[in-house]
Amino acid sequence: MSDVDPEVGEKRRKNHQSHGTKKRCQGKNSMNGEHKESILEKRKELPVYKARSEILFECRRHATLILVGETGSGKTTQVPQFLFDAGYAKHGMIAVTQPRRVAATSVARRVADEFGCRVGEEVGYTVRFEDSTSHSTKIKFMTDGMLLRELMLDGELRRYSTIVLDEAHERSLNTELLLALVKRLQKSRQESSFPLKVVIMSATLEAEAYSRFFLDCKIVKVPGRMYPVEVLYTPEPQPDFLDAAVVTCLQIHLEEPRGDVLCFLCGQDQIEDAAKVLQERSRALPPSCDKLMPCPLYAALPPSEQMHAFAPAPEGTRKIILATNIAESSITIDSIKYVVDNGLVKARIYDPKHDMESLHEELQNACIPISKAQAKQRAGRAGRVSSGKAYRLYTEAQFEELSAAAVPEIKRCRLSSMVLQLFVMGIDNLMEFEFMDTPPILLLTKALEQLFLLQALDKNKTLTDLGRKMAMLPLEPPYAKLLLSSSKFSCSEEILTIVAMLSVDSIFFNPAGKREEAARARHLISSADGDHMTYLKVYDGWLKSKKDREWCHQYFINSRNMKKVEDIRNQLQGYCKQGKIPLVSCEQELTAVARCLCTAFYSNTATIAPDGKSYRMEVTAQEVYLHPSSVLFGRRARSVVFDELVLTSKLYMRHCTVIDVGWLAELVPLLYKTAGKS
Ligand SMILES: Nc1ncnc2c1ncn2[C@@H]1O[C@H](COP(=O)(O)OP(=O)(O)OP(=O)(O)O)[C@@H](O)[C@H]1O
Repeated sequence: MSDVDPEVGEKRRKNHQSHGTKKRCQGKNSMNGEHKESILEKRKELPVYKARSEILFECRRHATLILVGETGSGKTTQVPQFLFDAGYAKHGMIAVTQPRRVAATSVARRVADEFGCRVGEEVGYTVRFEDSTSHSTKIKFMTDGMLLRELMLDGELRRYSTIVLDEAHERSLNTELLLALVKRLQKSRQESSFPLKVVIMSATLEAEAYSRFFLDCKIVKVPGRMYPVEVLYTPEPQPDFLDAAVVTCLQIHLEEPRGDVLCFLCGQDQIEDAAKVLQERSRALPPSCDKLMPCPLYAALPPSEQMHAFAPAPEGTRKIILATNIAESSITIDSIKYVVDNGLVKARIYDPKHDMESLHEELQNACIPISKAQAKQRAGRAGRVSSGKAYRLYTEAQFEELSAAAVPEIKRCRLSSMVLQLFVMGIDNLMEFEFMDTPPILLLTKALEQLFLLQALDKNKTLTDLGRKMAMLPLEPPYAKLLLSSSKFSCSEEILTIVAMLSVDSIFFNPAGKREEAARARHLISSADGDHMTYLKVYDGWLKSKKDREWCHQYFINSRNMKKVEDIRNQLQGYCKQGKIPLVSCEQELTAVARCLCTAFYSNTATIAPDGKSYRMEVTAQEVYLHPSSVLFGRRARSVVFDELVLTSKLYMRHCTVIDVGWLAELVPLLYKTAGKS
C-alpha cells in the first residue's frame, strides 16, 4: 500500500466515483463544484490533514497506531478517508467505531458529504436496528456494540481490512471488550495473508497505557487545534445545577454574540424541565431579542427528533441544545459557539456484594462528577468552526479535584452481559483473557453466578443453548431470559410489553406542584398486582385510546415515551420472530406473568416483615423497602418479585409484582433448594 499525495487522493476518488453507481451523480448529495472546493479547502486547514503524510507513513510501518489530537482537529472525519485514499479499502472495509449511535450516524453523514457520496454508498453506518450500508460501502461507521455483534457471528472479521477505534478514551464495557478482542484478532490475523490494521484515536487518552497494551505500538501526536475555546469557571460552587444551567443559557442569550449553545444536563427529566423553564422565561425577553429555541438531545429520543439538534435554527433564533453526555464526544454541530457544562454525568455503580445498582443522590438526579477528560471533551464541542466559550458550572478548584479519566466500566459495572458475549465467542477462560484493565474477581464471579442461575451456563461452566440465544438478544441477560422463557408461560405478548416499558426512562410524569394529582390519576390506572401489571394496563389503555395525547395527559403519562415503548416493542417482536419465539398471550391469566418474572429475577424476591413496612429478601435476608414510586407502596403485599434494587436513603425495590413464595422452589430449584428455602 502506498502513501498518496492529497491531490492524487482526490483524483483516485474521482476515478472511484466514476466507476460508482450513476445514482451518486444524480442524488441529493452529489456536490456542486463550489461546495466541493469549499469542503476541500476546509479539510486542508485541519491539523490532522497537515499530518496526513506522517500518519500514513507510520500506518504503513506499524500494525497498530495510536493517534492523539485535539478535539476538532479532524481525526474522525479525515483519518478514514486518508486510509481509503491510500488503498486500505481495496481488500476489505474500513470500520470506524463510535461509542454512541448519534455520533456514528452524524459523522457518517459528514464524511459522506466530504467524500461526495450519499450515506449508504461508499460511506455508510450501522447502528442497532438501522443499517445504512450497501455492497459499495468502504468506510463503515458503527457503534462499538455493532462491531461486537459482528464479532460474535464472524470471529475473524474478514470483511474488514482496518479497524479504527475512535474515542477510545471512553472506557465503556463495549470499548473495553473491543480493545481486548481486536488485539487478539490482530494477533491471529497477523499470521495469515490478511493482516488487520488497527488505529486507535482520541483527544484525551492516556496514550502510553494504550501503547503498552498494544505491545508498545507507535503513538502519533498531532499538534494544533482549530479555534480557541475560552474556559470560564463559576466563582462559587453551585447549589442547584439545573437552575445554574438555565440562568447561564439565558445570560449567554442576552449578552453574547450570535451562536448556538450546547448545555450538558443529567438525563431526560432534567432536560425536559430545563426546556420548559427556558420556554417560559423566554416569553419575558424583550421583543428586540432573538428568539430562543430549546432543543433536547438524549438517547431515548427517536433519531428523527435527535436530528433537530443538528439542523440549522430559523433566522433570528438561537438554538439551545439540552443534551446528556451523548453529545460529549465525536459530534460536530457547526453552529455551537457556547458550551455549558454542569460537571456531572448520570452513572450507575454496581455493588456486587449486595448484587445491586447504587444510585448517587436521589433517584432523579443519579449523577456523579465527570472526569477532567470529559470536561475537555465537552469544551471541545465548541471551537470547531469558529472560536468559542465553555462555561463550567463549577469552580476551578473543583475542576482540579476531578480525576484525570473516568473509572472504566469494567471496574464498576455488572459484567454478566460481557461475560456471556465472551462465552459465545468461545472465550471461557476469563482469568487468562487479556483485558486492558483486569476486572475485579468479585465482579467476574458474580457474573458467572448470575449466568449459571439464569441457566445460560451449566454447572460445568459451559454455554447452554439458552445462553447462546440470550446473547443474540439486545437485552441484559435477565431481560433476555425473561423474554425467552415467556412462551413457555404462554405470556410472550405481555412480557414483550413489560420489557419495552422497562427499557425507557419513565412513562409517568411526576411534575412538581402536581404530585398529589398525578398520584391520584396513577392510582386509577394501577393494578393491585403490581408495577409490571400496571404497565400492561397502561399500554393496553394507551392502545385503546388510539394513542391519544389527551388520554396520556389525563393519567400523567409521557406520550413520547409511550411511542418509544411501541417502537422498542416492535423491534423486540422482530427478534422473537427471527428466533422463532412463539407470540402468545395469557389474556387475563396474569399469574403466568408473575411466575415468568420469578424465573428471570430469581434472587429478587422478598416477603413482608412483621413490622408491616420493611421486607426481607428470600435469599439473603437483606432488609429492603418498596420504592415510593411502586403502585404497591402502602398496600402491604405479602411477597414480591422486583427487577431492580437501588440504594438511595434506604435499599429500595423498584418495579414490584405480587407473587406466591411457594412458586420459587418449583421455578428456580437451583437457588431455592440449595438455599434451603423450598
Ligand atoms: N457537520 C459538520 N459541519 C461543519 N463542519 C464540520 C462538521 N463535522 C466536522 N466538521 C469540521 O471538521 C472538523 C473535524 O471534525 P472531527 O470530528 O473529524 O474532529 P475530531 O478530531 O475527531 O474531534 P473529536 O476528538 O472531538 O471527536 C471540525 O472541527 C469541523 O471544523
